[in-house]
Amino acid sequence: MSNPAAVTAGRGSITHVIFDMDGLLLDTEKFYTEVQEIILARFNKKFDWSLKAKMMGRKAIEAARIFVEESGISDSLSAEDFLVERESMLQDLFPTSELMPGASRLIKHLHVKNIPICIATGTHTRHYDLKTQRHRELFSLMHHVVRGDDPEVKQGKPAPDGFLAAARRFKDDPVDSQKVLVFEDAPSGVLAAKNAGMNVVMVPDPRLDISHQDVADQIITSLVDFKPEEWGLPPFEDSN
Ligand SMILES: O=P(O)(O)OC[C@H](O)CO
Ligand SMILES: [Mg+2]
Repeated sequence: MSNPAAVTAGRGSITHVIFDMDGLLLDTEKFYTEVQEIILARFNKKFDWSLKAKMMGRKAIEAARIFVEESGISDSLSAEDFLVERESMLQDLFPTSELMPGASRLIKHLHVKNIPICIATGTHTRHYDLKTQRHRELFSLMHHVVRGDDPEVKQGKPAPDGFLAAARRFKDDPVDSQKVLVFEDAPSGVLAAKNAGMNVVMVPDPRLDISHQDVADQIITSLVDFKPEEWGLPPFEDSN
């Protein structure tokens, strides 16, 4: 599914690509879900996808505040204590992070074709290092990485800070936002990309409510389905 008018605005003119990381390149959103289900079960509550949709993509403390407030446990558990409680579980899970389908193929393809690529993620440096430790070679193909604890990222997604900082750091600065294509899985990330004036392809988890698909310029079910030539990027030369 796609928004034809918006797709046309960026089609044919993409020069730079910015990737989100969690849930888009790496299958790490499931770890946050698992840990948050465990914590809420302690309060006899269930973690659902409407709350998940509000948290995903955001900086840790911003997501934590949403979690304790929206689930009604803020009198018993502060956002800060929630982050401490989930940390040991996440530290065990993150090093096992696996790539999402199609991520490796797309990154390598754009790299070989000399399309400048980078990452803008809400995750902070320590977690980034844990999540990517099995994928260093692939992630080294990124021109740069902007993380949630970057000094230029004053506000997390849906604010545009991370994407604007990412665009500024390509060496052929200034980059025209309208020629940037962002890949995102999270509603907050899609909004952040649009707030930065960029084109955005959303690859949503199928459990996200369909209402979150209204903002993106294009929706695909997997990176495997992305067709670079629709955006003026070099086509894949294999037949997959
Ligand atoms: O989706 P990302 O890469 O911006 O990461 C954000 C959080 O770490 C997880 O939702
Ligand atoms: Mg994400």
